[in-house]
Amino acid sequence: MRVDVVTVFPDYLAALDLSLIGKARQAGLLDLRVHDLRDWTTDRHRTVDDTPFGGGAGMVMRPDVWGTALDDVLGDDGHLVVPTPSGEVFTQRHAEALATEEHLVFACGRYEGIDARVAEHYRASGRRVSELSIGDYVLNGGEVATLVMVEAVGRLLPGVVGNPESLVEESHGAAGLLEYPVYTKPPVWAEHEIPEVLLSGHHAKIARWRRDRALERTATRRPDLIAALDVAALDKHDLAT
Ligand SMILES: CN1CCCC[C@@H]1Cn1ccc2ccc(-c3n[nH]c(N)c3C#N)cc21
Repeated sequence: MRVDVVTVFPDYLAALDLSLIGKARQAGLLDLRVHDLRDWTTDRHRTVDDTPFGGGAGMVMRPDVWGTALDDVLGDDGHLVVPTPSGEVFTQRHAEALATEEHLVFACGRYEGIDARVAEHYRASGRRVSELSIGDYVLNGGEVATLVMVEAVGRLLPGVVGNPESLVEESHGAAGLLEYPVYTKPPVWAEHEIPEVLLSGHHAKIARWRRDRALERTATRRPDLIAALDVAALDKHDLAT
């Protein structure tokens, strides 16, 4: 997969040189390219913003600069992803869908956002365009959201995560449940013991205990997920363990 990120803060994406995503880049599993939007400006001040039509506070990012940049970067196959607080909330389902794409281009806005005609333009020209939000809170720009989405998508690519099996069991995974509690040595810490079943070696009982804790957690912390629960996947997953 090729991923392009266009931003006025290229250094913000340095974290993608680290850990699993960094290793995936070195292994050639992920071709990640970060671009400075200002490289597509033509004035001496490298201006990327202007005042909003209709008035109001702040500045809006210019469509001409973004259009020149995206025409270059999108190529023939790019799927344009625009992080925005007004987008669909990004979920594991979006990560799974984006992970099937060959080429993603993330447009990181700043100020009050990117001129709305930019997303409209590429949608109208037949491109896949996803306007996505990582949650119901306001950030200062799209870079943090891009870091989140690139990690969530990148880790699903074949060969990136050591044990692909582990992707199945995760929170928001196939069954749509939150993760069960996990424990490691020592068996007693600060007078806290480990649930006895985990020391039993009885795999079926351990699987059942884990599923019950995951259901309990989901019902308590994310009742909204219970309504969307894919019982078939849950049973299939449960029976597989
Ligand atoms: C604050 N400032 C005026 C109000 C509107 C937003 C603006 C800042 N801003 C500019 C570009 C941009 C892109 C994404 C996000 C963003 N915020 N929260 C999310 N979940 C986001 C995503 N994904 C914020 C952005």
